[in-house]
Amino acid sequence: MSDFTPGQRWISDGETELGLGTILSVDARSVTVLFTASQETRTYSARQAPLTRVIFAAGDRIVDAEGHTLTVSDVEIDAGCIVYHGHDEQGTAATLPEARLSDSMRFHQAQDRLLTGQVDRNDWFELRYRSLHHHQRLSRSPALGLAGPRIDLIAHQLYIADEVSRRHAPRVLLADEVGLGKTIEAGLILHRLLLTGRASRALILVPPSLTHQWLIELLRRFSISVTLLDEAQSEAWGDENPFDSGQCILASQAWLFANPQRQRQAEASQWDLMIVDEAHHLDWTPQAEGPGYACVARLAARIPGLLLLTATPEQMGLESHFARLRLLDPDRYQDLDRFSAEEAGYAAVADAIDALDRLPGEAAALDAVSAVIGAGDGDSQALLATLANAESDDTQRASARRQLREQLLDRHGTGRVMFRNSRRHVGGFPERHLHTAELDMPAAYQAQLDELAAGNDHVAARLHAAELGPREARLYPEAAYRAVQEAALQADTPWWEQDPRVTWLMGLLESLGRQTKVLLIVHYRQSAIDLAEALRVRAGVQAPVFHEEMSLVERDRAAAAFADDEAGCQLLICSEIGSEGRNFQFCHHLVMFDLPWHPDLLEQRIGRLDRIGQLHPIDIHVPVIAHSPTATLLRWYRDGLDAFIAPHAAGGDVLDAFGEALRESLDDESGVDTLIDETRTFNADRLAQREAGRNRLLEWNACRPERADAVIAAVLEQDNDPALPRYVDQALDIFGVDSRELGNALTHLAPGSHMLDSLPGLSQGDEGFTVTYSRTQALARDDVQRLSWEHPLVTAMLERVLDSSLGNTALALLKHPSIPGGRLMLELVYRTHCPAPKQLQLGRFLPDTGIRVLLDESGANLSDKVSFSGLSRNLQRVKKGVARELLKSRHEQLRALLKSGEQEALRELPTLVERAQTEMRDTLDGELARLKALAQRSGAIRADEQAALGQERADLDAAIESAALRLDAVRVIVTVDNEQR
Ligand SMILES: Nc1ncnc2c1ncn2[C@@H]1O[C@H](COP(=O)(O)OP(=O)(O)OP(=O)(O)O)[C@@H](O)[C@H]1O
Repeated sequence: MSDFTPGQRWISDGETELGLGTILSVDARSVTVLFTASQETRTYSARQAPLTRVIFAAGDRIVDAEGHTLTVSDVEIDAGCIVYHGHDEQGTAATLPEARLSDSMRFHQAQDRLLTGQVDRNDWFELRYRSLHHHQRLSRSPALGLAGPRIDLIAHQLYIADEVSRRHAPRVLLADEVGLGKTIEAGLILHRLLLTGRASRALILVPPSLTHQWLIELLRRFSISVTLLDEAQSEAWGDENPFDSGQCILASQAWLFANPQRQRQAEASQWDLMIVDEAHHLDWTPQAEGPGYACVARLAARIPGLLLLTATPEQMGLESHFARLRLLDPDRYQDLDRFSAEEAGYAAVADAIDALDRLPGEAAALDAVSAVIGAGDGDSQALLATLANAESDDTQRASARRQLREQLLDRHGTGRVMFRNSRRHVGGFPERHLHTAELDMPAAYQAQLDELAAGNDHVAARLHAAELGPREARLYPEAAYRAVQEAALQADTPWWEQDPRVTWLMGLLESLGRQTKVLLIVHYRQSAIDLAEALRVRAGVQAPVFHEEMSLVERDRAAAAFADDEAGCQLLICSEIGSEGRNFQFCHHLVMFDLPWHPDLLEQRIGRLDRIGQLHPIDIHVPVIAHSPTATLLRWYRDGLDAFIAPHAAGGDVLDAFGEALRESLDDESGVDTLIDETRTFNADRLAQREAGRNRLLEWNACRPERADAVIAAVLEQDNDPALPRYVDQALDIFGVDSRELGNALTHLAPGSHMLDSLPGLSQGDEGFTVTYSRTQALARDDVQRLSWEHPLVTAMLERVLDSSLGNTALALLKHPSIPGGRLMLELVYRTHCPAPKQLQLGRFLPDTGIRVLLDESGANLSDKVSFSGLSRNLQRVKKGVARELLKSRHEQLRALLKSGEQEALRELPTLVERAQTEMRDTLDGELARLKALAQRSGAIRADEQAALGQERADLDAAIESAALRLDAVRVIVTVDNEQR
């Protein structure tokens, strides 16, 4: 008798994509099946039809032709066809004849696929299991998101990146001294957030001169491709919002800040994170906010994550610095006066933090801490009581000490949003050597100075027209000369014909030799352009210019011409603003053609060369005209501040205190010695005060060596993880990627002719790329990519496997002397499943977690006795047809084992849920306590903010509580006797 009856539902073994078929007709030799969803009809031999009968059982959820769901409770056979009995979504009893099952039902889930006879290759199943295992292992690694980037492992950077990216919607100021790697830190944070899915869209705003550098660094070091947006690109988007054109958008601040319509579009787009580089330019005063500040403030009010980057946070004054901190953390920074006054108490806070190590036991230490905390902060007082209590155990004390340190820093110290590392603490930076040259005053410049001193109206008017203030006119004589003499056509010669600094520069270049690179910074853009012309005309030297008004392409061309080792130019001439943030550490001679007024700008200049990667001492050359205002400024910087030798921590304060006197000294040198003495004393006092308080606090916050070491150790462990090459080899093989050893630890990857699917950089027709597992190799060679667990190719393979049904069923044979043949075992892999709104970012507490259950035929759990790899090693493959027959014959038994497997796996779920809940509560309760404590101090924290956090905690709690398990993959194992092989 035929197995087939018209109306029955079957699926094609070889073409499952056809959907659910219906038997149309049967005769002695053939069977015809209609696949309605794909509008295909197939006729097969009735004896060997590659079809599997679809039969559901109690507990299965099935869908009818109208899309209604029925949960099956009973199955009845009526004239060869099945009628399902069960309950609909409302719980009402209902029946569904199989003929009315939805034609487009697809069988992706492991159980459905298994019971409909769809088995994948055994090695696919293994790849799937290993993918889940590694995904889960890596998602708990302290190195997550930090191990992949192509960077040297530098402790302070990894600490900051780890600390900041752990925070929910991080908002921080990255304020390391110039050149210590803020861009790298921001890249690491972005990389971790993107990799973990905690951010998917980022807006990066940088000065125009840095767009390309950011683009390249993000791609080369972090494999993050960003869309560079400018006006031309935006226009191409017509009425659509150009900011929606990519996941990560990089744009020039100058462009966006000047363009209200584009700002509105940026605000209308959805972002998770905004990064603003060189953020000291965002200026604010109680009377007026600058356009950059206003734009960033509006965006920051909408975007949850915010990273502000600046090496010189106080360059625009303390008020602007405070306003930026307030953007980041309005709860902590509410009152400018209070903020300014707080610094006086920082030494006591730092002492209190030191005192924590002397507790319990020392009464004076207890008093010191208690005095800083104050009576109102019950939360911190309770921790202090735990720490001081002789009966607390070591773990309790260590935890109380750690939390109190955080709270003292955050609530009473420099706060937790600012991270500033200094060269002194990081160490290993080169020395700086100052070389000055004293030059004669040219007559034209002396005449200019005389007229300025005499208050000549005509000169003042011309300077005013050229937007030169009295200070600028004195410090930048060539600019004054241009404004007064050249503009009035009174000059026979351009300024550079008589400026002795030009002649001196020609001599310096010659004495250093053409192979020695020299970077020159001059305050004004026009002076930079003139200087290039002067060198060309007077010395035949071609020096590219780099300034803020150049187009991107021109700027990059200039930088490239300078950087080129072989054919490169000896000298690059930069304007002040144009060079900010750029990487020029391949050169170690810096010429300051003039001096900037603000000490922070001086540090920014030196920072172009004195950066991570600089291998030589820095030679700073400053030509000064004798008895000129610049000579006075040089002495003040050198003798008053030691500003050329090392970064000065209190430059802004010193300028605030002595700026006026210094301005006066530019005209009259007589008081300079006294001014320098006073500056020295003030600077030394201020530094001592900062060292006792603020700097100690900043240092504590900026890098905790033990945490940094733990992250580095975890990264190194991943670098040397033997499982990675094994996994990659297996995955490449399954995905059909060709790999060819090139020697020297390099491998070339290329798309194979049978590739399953295209992968990043490996679509059909691509040439492929060369990879290495070695960090050192990858850092040394730009043309080689480093394979890590976080490389886009590896993450894509992991995702493809885990997000599809690839390998979620398999059948294999086991031959073992102690196990008789003909037995069945089931290896089941369950995965946690916890639907929650994306903004809750539930994965931080409960990432997808796998549970493996191995059952023997009787349902006994062998998971602990037989490991996955141990079992896998002994398994043998089976032909698909044989596997299908085996499955058909064991249907009932399989169903029973699937049920027991679920019960076994469910036993482990409560532990996972509890761990996730504890972690979540620890984190959010800490946050809630912080808000309460800050509210108590200032009384100004919004009640709705506390309520929102409370709600988030409740939502997370409920979501974690509702975690369920679903079957991710299943492998049937059939034991065979030796001779059965
Ligand atoms: N971990 C690292 N591995 C390799 N190179 C690094 C690392 N950290 C920094 N660098 C390099 O050092 C230079 C300075 O880094 P970066 O530009 O991030 O500093 P920054 O603090 O942003 O500088 P600035 O204050 O000038 O804006 C860059 O060339 C960068 O590529």
